[in-house]
Amino acid sequence: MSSRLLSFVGRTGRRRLMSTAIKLTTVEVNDKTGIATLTMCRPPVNGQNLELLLDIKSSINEIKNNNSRGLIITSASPKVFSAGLDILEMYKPDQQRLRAVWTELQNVWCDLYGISVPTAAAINGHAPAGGCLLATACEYRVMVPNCIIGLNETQLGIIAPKWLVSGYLNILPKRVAERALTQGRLFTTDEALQEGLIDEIANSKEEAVDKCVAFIGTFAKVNPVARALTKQQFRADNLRQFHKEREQDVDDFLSLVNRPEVQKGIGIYLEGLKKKANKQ
Ligand SMILES: CCCCCCCCCC/C=C\CC(=O)SCCNC(=O)CCNC(=O)[C@H](O)C(C)(C)COP(=O)(O)OP(=O)(O)OC[C@H]1O[C@@H](n2cnc3c(N)ncnc32)[C@H](O)[C@@H]1OP(=O)(O)O
Repeated sequence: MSSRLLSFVGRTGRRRLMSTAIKLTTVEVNDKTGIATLTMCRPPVNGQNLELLLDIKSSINEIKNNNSRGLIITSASPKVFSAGLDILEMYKPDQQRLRAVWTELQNVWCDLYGISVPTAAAINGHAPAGGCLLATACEYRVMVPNCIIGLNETQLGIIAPKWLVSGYLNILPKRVAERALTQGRLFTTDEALQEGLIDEIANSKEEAVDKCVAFIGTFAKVNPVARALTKQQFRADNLRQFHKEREQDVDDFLSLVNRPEVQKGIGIYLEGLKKKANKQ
């Protein structure tokens, strides 16, 4: 939950500031299907800052505890599923907050990757880097046309840690994953379908959600405990390895981000994003 200062003019004519709690995710459970939809709502691009990550984590936990039959993750933004980590969190960072951001990204990944109910991503827009991470943590992906998805870290001069790559490796053949990662390739929707990074294309967000519901429906007659244990068997090695390395991974992330040349690179990258946005 993030708090925002609202400004309003009170009865005395003085401007007052009021702090309100704003949730950056919503969870809606469909009464008929029992499936929960987790929607990220941090305009304009669902940049994963600390507050969004905390809200995603708490929404996943809410879904874990409310007996939902499945989880669909999607975005309230019309063009972007998630642009990945909020780069502003990494630029001239406050060290404690930066540590918390990376820890919460880890938490979100392992909670989503490890949840026992069926999961699907309705990718209703672009999904680079941390956006792709969320989608690949799920069991099924449906994406709208003319968007991009992938782990582009090497294009930014950085490497994605093993746990971040493991979702990719669950889905793509090793050869394709290695080439895509070393190139920092962003796949178009059509390319992603061709390579198997996504499972289906849908013409709208609504259709994408419907297709995710249909996927989750395929488990209706499967014993949920047997299903969950089978999923766990497939994912346990990656999670075990992640838990062994997670503290070291935070230290590595911090020391990488704090390097002067990386800070310089992030500054240039941010400038480029802003220039591109201003041209549009
Ligand atoms: C960068 C170096 C990091 C070094 C750290 C080491 C980390 C190691 C492990 C890495 C793990 C995870 C990495 C990440 O997730 S890093 C984030 C990578 N994300 C991207 O590169 C995506 C960048 N964004 C885009 O390509 C496009 O925005 C888009 C998603 C394709 C959408 O395009 P659009 O045309 O619809 O929107 P656009 O006009 O570009 O953007 C609108 C405004 O949003 C701002 N913005 C976009 N992305 C981010 C972001 N990730 N963080 C913060 N802000 C972002 C953009 O600047 C515009 O802002 P404004 O309107 O000008 O104020």
